[in-house]
Amino acid sequence: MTASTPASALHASALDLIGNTPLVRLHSLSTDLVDVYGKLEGQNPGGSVKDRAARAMIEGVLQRGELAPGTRLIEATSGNTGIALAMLARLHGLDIELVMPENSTAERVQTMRAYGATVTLTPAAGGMEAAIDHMRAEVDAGRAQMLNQFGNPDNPRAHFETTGPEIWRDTAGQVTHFVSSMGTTGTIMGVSRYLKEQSAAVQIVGVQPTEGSSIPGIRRWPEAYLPANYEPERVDRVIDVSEADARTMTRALARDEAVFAGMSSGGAAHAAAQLARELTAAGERGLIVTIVCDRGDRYLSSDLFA
Ligand SMILES: Cc1ncc(COP(=O)(O)O)c(C=O)c1O
Repeated sequence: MTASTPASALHASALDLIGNTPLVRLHSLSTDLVDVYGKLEGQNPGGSVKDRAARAMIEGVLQRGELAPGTRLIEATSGNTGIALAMLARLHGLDIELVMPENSTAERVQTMRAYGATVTLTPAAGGMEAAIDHMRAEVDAGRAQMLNQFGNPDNPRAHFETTGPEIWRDTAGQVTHFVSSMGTTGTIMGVSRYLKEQSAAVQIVGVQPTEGSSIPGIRRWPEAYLPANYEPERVDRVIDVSEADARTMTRALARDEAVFAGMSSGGAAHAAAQLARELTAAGERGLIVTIVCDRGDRYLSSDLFA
């Protein structure tokens, strides 16, 4: 290898590193007829798919002039969104407060603080509700403004403008199925809208935990709590995945594919493998793209890889 530096290797800021994540073939999930590719969102600078939504939401309020002077951003989140918002807010010179229960994992709290965010910890006994109550009180007092990733149209827009086009481009329009686990549903809504505009035949598959299962980052939403961004007609099929199956696949991805990811990615990959087997049994060809949302090191303090 030579040491010369192509011009495209120089980036103006970490903002430019968001997106254009690689697609990697998952051999153990693919068959003679069906290729399964993982889109490695953990390669984003903040370590997850949430960099895309956070960038779009922050740039959205700035471009529309919606951030009142003297207010800071606030969000109640213990997950990837908080980390992405912490990174993006400071890159844009904004103050942000992230609110979460005091029993949130140390690596998450410390990552957000490392990026320069103010982290407020609410009593563990109050759960996420106490964090949301604190956020609402700050917003009601006019001290802070929330981004509301569940209803903010900038979240799915980020995926309509970047994730979807990248998948279409990188598969040269050959993608037949898109599989994504569903949290805020921003990823699946935006990608579905883009891919269906290119070809109505592309099938969009959502993944949710089975009843009673817990998979960090995604939810089995009761009807009354469905995210405002969710439009059911954009999803052709929903596959339920148990916590045990998601766990087993997450470990297999690391061992067999060198794809070190979180449990929601394992859940989506489990569903993608099921789909690949079904298509193969029916004698159909396919190219499945499944989202690998984040990296496994975000879960080292849990028992996921113990
Ligand atoms: C680990 C993880 N997996 C999956 C998702 C789902 O992505 P989306 O919110 O776009 O549905 C999230 C989002 O919060 C996440 O943090």
